Amino acid sequence: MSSGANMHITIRLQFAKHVVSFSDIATAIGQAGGDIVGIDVISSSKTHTVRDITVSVLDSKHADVVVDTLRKTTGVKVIHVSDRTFLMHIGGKIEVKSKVPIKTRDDLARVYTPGVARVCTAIAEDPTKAYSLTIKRNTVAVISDGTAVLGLGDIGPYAAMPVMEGKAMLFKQLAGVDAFPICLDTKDTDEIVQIVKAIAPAFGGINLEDIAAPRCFEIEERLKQELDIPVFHDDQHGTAVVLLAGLLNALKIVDKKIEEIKVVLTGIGAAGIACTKMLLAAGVKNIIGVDRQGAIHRGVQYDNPYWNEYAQLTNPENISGSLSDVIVGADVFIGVSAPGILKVEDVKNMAKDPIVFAMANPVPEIDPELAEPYVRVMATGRSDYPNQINNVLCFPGIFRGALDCRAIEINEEMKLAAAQAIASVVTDEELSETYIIPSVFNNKVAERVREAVMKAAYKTGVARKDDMMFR
Ligand SMILES: NC(=O)c1ccc[n+]([C@@H]2O[C@H](COP(=O)([O-])OP(=O)(O)OC[C@H]3O[C@@H](n4cnc5c(N)ncnc54)[C@H](O)[C@@H]3O)[C@@H](O)[C@H]2O)c1
Ligand SMILES: O=C(O)C[C@H](O)C(=O)O
Ligand SMILES: [Mg+2]
Repeated sequence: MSSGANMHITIRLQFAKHVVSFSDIATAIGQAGGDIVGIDVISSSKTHTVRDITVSVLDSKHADVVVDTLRKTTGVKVIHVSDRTFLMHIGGKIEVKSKVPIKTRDDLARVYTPGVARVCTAIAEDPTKAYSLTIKRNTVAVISDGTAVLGLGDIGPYAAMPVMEGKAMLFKQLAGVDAFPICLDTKDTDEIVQIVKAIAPAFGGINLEDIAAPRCFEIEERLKQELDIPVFHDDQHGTAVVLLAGLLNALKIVDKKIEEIKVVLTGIGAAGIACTKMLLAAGVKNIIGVDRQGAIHRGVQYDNPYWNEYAQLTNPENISGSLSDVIVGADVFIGVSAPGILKVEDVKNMAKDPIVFAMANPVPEIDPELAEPYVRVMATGRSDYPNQINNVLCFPGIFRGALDCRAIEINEEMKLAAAQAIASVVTDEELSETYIIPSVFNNKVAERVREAVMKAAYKTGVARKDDMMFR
């Protein structure tokens, strides 16, 4: 059994009053080892009652035992079961709130017609006023087509929504940015570009999320060219920024130089290609990309044009073979691919003091507990292990900075500045194998990223807002 009761499930059940009493039900739950922590009556008639019973259980297996016991109890019908995670999602996780109350007719006449019309006219005369008189300056659209949702793949726009709502919550909590989740029911590049362009007036930035490669590259490029607000594909650049931050710190621990390391990276998709480019820009010389059919190398014509380009930029010794072949002697493994593809044997074959960043979500490339005995520094994308390398350390602060200086784009310098800012939050005294990257809850992160990003934006001439501090 796992340690401690830490999971609550809510079981909605209907029971026939003349057949079974609530105390029989409570006894059955108790005998199955569950603790009742809450009861809500949903409806009651002369013959039947429907109740939501919240039960504390040890884990999901134990939850099944409790529910099975109830299913077998005569007179009881289990309508549905939800756990705490599901309960947190009921009705969605975010809502829209007004900043000013509408209490009187006078208020109404100002927030709405006729007063609002004067404001509309002012914006019509000078569209830049949208920044001061609408939500634009603090609002980002989180846009997905549902095709690469975490590592779950193409699960569609409805199923993508919980992730996008979660991103919106993080934008707000970590950086005060109002973000709006939008999942599009199309996979057509032209259509996505057209839709995002058409909705852009309301937003100060566009965060593309969980759009599969290679389509995501063209969508982002075209939108960047056509819009005057930052367009940022989080899975590419947010991931690359945080990865670089983590690697800079991990290399300090193993005392290796970035120019001298051998890196093997799996998953040559959105995240993988961006991470590779960022590492090359930061000075990595020897990086080998591996996808389903093995190491990407020259001498093969890939259907994916981005892989042909990738082969030119990477793999200096032009090695071919499987992940197990090319990982031999590598200093660093980076996974942005799929669960469980890195074997313990592969880790054992890496160079001394291996660094393993298994970043696939929700299940990493290797179980950290299996890898731990053989690695020096281990990181995953998950919240429940030390060293969480997740783009959440980047996107709130980078957009905060970009919005605050009204940047027209988020460029390479701004990304590099963000990576250095994240890495700098962990001081040399604090740095250790289990603390290479600050916690998501470290409130210094977003602020430091914001400042660094704004500085870089002013330096590279992409900030539109005049700010004495940065002149
Ligand atoms: N920790 C983070 O911050 C973070 C950020 C972005 C993405 N990710 C994770 O990285 C993964 C990829 O995301 P993406 O947006 O780049 O998706 P993507 O669909 O653009 O790319 C995934 C790539 O992985 C490859 N792949 C799949 N199975 C493989 C296997 N068995 N061996 C080698 N390659 C394989 C695919 O062929 C594809 O090229 C997901 O699991 C995602 O959750 C993590
Ligand atoms: O959503 C996350 O936790 C990180 C990343 O954007 C992913 O797609 O896995
Ligand atoms: Mg993502």
